[in-house]
This record gives sequence, C-alpha cells and structure tokens, in this order.
Amino acid sequence: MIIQGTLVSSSGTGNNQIRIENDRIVEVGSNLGKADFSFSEHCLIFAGMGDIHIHARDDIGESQTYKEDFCTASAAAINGGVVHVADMPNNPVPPITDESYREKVLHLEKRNPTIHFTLYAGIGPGTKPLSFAVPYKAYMGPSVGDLYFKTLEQLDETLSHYRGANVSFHCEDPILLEEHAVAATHEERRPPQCEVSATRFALQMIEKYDLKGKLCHYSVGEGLPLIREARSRGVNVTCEVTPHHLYFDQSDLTDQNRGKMQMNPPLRTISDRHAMLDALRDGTLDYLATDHAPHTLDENEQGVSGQPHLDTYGAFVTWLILDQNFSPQQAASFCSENPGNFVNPYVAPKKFGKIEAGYTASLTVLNMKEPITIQRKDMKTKCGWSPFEGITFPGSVESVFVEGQKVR
Ligand SMILES: O=C1C[C@@H](C(=O)O)NC(=O)N1
Repeated sequence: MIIQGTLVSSSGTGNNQIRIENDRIVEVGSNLGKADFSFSEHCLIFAGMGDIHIHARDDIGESQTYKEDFCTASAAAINGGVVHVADMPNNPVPPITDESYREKVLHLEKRNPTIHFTLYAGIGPGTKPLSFAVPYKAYMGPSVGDLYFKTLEQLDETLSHYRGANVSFHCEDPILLEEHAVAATHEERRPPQCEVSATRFALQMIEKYDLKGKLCHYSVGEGLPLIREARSRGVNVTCEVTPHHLYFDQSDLTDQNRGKMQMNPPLRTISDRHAMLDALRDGTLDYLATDHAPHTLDENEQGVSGQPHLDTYGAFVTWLILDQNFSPQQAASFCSENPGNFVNPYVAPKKFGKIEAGYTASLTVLNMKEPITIQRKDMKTKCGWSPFEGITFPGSVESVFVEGQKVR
C-alpha cells in the first residue's frame, strides 16, 4: 500500500510517500509509485498518535465495564485519531499490582480491541516489582479507587524495591489533601500546594531510586521550575499534560457544570493554564495524555472525578496548532514520537512514533480545514459524553491507519 501527502515529524514537514507492507512501514520516499491513498494539502499525516494515560475500566477482577471496556475505548481512540494507548490500573478489586498482570494481558487479548493497549501495573503500599518489565503507576494520594499511599514515607519505603523501574506519579500529597478535606469546593480541597509538594517528593524519589520517572496530568505553573531544575541536573523525568488543563480553567466553572468539570488534579487558574501551554511549547511537558476517565454523567454529578477525552484527541490537536500557534512538528513530538518512545520498550515487535522504515504502519491524518463541532451523538466512549460538547475545533480527524489497515 502506498500513502501520499504531507508527512509531519518532529524535525520537519514535507510532501512524500509511505510504502507499507503488512503492518510495517518499509520505505518513505518521493517516487514509490501510484498512491492507494492520497491526502490533500489540507491534511497533515502524523505517525499514529498515542495517548499514554487512559482508564479503560476493563479488568480481571471487579471491573467497571458499564463505563467503558477495551473495545469501546479502542473505538473512541480511533474516533479521535489515537492508534495506541496505555491503560491505568486503578480499577476496583483488586487493582493489578502483581503477577496477575499476566491474566489481565490474556483478558485484553481475548477482548481483541483494534488498537494496541500497553498496561500499567499499580504500585501500592508494600507491593513488589513484577518479574518482567512493565510501566508502573503510583498514586501518591487518594484519587479514584483504593490504590494509593496514606503517607509519603510509605511510598518511599515501597519504592526502595523498585530501583531503576519506569514509574508514573499521580502528584498530590496525601497529608496536604487530608488537611484540606473540609474546604468548600473541589479546587480548594485539592489546592496547588498538594501538587507542588508531591512534585518535590516524586523528583526526590526518581533521583534516589534511579527511576525512569513520569509526572502525570501536570497542572500547576509553580511546579514547572522544580521539574526544569531537576532535569538540568540529569534527573530522568518526563511529564504529561491533559486537554482539560490546557483548555479549561477555574473561570469556566459554573454551578451547572461543576460535576462535569471535576477531575484530579482539578482545574487551576488561567495563569496555570497558560503556563501549561507555554511548557508544552518549550518541551518541559512531553506528552499530550488525556487521563481519559470515563464515568457516567450521573456519577460526575454525584462527585466522581474525571472526564472522557479519547474521541476528541485529534480535533483538540488541531486547536493547538491552528488557534494556539503550536507547530505541526511540536504536535508530532508530544502526540506521536514521545508517546512512542514511552511505550516502545514494552510493545515489541511493534514500534510506534515515527514515519520511518521499520516502524509500525499506524498513522493519524488530520484535516486542518474541516472544523468539527463536538456532539454527544458522535462519541464512541461507552460513557457517552464529552466536556467539549458544543465547542467547535478548527480541524478534525480525516483518516486513521492501524497497523497497516485503514480503519477510518
Ligand atoms: O487520577 C485520576 C483518576 C481518574 C479516574 O477516573 O480513574 N480521574 C481523575 O480525575 N483523576
């Protein structure tokens, strides 16, 4: 199969052709032959985009498949132009923290979703590393589910067994969360200092135990200098940012939308939001990762935290490029290459993130001249709603290729 159009990588953009055999890219060049699919100059072709922080809620124990499952998450991802995801372990009973991880992999294989899922294993009080390499997730304090630490000392003790591991941190300090538990609003119960304090501690842990660290859904401007400083000393840390922390802030909150707009960490100030946009531009933040957290609208109204975002990933990227002055090359870094680099140690023989010979033939094609108004009826996520309903993004997903197949 030959695909032709404007190819985007982190280093440049140009009209070119891609030759695909089975599920692999075998050649990129200008004269490969007659194209099977040719995309207009309004379209940008990216290496398949990856969302490395999602909650598919589908597990071997008590899962919550009334909200989502691997197949509906996969359909939502394709709708949003996402070709691989990494799934979080905070499902109810028991969250996967041990060798039962293998059973979850078998369960996933049985479901047979179209796109690739990388699975995180949880780290909780007293857990030990698995006997094979996986990415881990540590909830520093309570969020959704029971997998979390009550004190940072407990986290330190547990992490001492995970030397050298790949650990993603949910940065909210449990003691400070406790201290603010009686405040009036969700934002006040989870104030910025919870995240800043947890950031400081996570960075110490990453350095102390030589971890490959990642900070999840980063939201506070005040924490960014800590991350930059740690990196300048060689601390191995990368960071995610979500669409909600880039698009919404506390000035968007109304009495009517508080339920839908509740998540952990919460929406911050407008200056935090601008700091996140700037930090994504300057490379302090490495991944557009959604924290796709499907709950039913009723649950959100009752105070459950999290928003679904997979369906709207690609359209949101067109907003970053066309309305927020990100270059397509920057988007290729934080949507395709960096997520690919994160999962590639775990997905062999697949290889995500670039349009180059040897990589998996998964592509995301965005149409930069075809605006889309987000509507509930178009969502594929099982929870069936989007925080962006009624909002028009300036472009949309034109086409998606997953491992050599055109799926959209
Ligand atoms: O950390 C998290 C977890 C997520 C969920 O629903 O699992 N929802 C959130 O808002 N934040």
